[in-house]
Amino acid sequence: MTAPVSTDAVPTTGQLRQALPLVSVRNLEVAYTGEPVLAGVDLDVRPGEMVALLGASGSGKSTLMRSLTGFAPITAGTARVAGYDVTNLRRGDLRKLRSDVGQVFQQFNLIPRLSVLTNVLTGALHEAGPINLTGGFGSRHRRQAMEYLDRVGIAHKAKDPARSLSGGQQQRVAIARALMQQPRVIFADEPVASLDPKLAGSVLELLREIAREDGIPVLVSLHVLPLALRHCDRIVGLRHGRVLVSAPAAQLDAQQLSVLYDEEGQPGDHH
Ligand SMILES: Nc1ncnc2c1ncn2[C@@H]1O[C@H](COP(=O)(O)OP(=O)(O)OP(=O)(O)O)[C@@H](O)[C@H]1O
Repeated sequence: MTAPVSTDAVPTTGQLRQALPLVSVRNLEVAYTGEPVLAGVDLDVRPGEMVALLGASGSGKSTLMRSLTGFAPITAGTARVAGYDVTNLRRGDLRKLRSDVGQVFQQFNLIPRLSVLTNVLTGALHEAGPINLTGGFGSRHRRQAMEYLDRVGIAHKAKDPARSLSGGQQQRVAIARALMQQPRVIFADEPVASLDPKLAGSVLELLREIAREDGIPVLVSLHVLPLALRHCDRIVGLRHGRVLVSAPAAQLDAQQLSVLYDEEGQPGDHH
């Protein structure tokens, strides 16, 4: 993790384009059984950027993210994530790949009865090995966890049980836990679907700040078009398992993205 940098150092579009992608997917096909649910998918996510995955329910957003961490079967194409060839992992590399990918989920996936601090510390479990959650972390890890809690704005809640926090606060804890992994990439699957619009915007801004300031690229699946347009650098739109749109958010509007939802009848999800 690098120290926060001033806004002067925010990468320009040109620099972003040149940076080597940390997620690079070509002609990806994924099939659980029989018919592929993803086909011909290309995707790049570069350091410093936040990329939105959009698409109607069932278009394959979760499957794409899951396949990139070895949780859904890739049947053709190539995928490199954080330096690993996901389609050809060497023995032991699956665990390493997963520890290099920070994951954020819709339901936060915290341990409700444990303190906020302990939940963040679980992000370092891959380093520490099997340990006692209540007493097994050293002062270095605790200090680091407090720094991340401060970063996400809830250090004052460190001792409270996770279940006592609001949804927005719990998602911040989950982001601090992901940072604790020292991830090279963050995948966030519908991270704001359980939050009201104002909190959703602030959580997305936090993820974008992490992408820009820490250089950890974020791939985020979203249902709400204006949130994707407002908070993400690029948009990749899936329809029936294929990429239909791939462009900088600044070049798109909600009208152009409506093709992703045609015939699928989800008007409520556009707003
Ligand atoms: N474990 C599984 N086994 C078989 N089929 C699956 C499995 N998981 C998902 N699918 C199918 O894959 C397709 C894509 O589903 P996926 O959950 O990736 O879509 P999504 O875009 O993330 O949807 P949502 O927005 O509702 O979360 C769907 O047809 C779904 O039924």
